[in-house]
Amino acid sequence: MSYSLHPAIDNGIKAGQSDFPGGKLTCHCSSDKVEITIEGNVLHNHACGCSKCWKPANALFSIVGVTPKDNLKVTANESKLQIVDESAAIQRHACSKCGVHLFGRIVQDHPFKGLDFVHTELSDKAGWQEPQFAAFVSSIIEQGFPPDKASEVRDRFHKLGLETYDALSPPLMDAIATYNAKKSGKLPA
Ligand SMILES: N[C@@H](CCC(=O)N[C@@H](CS)C(=O)NCC(=O)O)C(=O)O
Ligand SMILES: [Zn+2]
Ligand SMILES: [Zn+2]
Repeated sequence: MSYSLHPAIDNGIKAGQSDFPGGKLTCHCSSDKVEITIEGNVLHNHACGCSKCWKPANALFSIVGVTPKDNLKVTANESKLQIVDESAAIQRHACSKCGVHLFGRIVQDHPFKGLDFVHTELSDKAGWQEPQFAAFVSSIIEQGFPPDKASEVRDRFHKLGLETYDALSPPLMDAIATYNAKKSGKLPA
């Protein structure tokens, strides 16, 4: 294995705890760490190959899950946070010193409005929901990954028990499409 999908899954996936109470996520600064506190477990945790989601150095994929925004509080050093791209659907709040993304928030009209995107590897606790699937796999090619090795990446995920997609998973894509159809009037609201 010459590359890391993500250090949390390269050697297998450990199931989380259904009754996990949540916990704190911190940035990588050695002092004055930005800290957020999440109540309860995350949902829809997944590997994301897109270029916008934060990933640790040398990993091909981000691992990102969601939590209702009311379950997330910034509990230390909030002043270090800055929004990476104000115009993106997901407003990713990064530590301005170390670059780690603490949470991504959807504020605009969007099917996932009200959810925050978080990286549970920033916690020192075990029990967070394990990744459920791999999303945006082909996006790694846009970042320079050799296209002839993409199928090898998909095989690695399949061996770990994760399905791979080039967008989000079918249930999440269906949720987005349903929201859009209700908004446009093609389906009853
Ligand atoms: N191929 C693009 C895909 C970007 C993308 O669409 N990312 C997804 C998954 S995180 C998304 O929903 N992005 C919304 C956003 O970044 O605001 C890339 O790699 O940059
Ligand atoms: Zn930091
Ligand atoms: Zn992403």
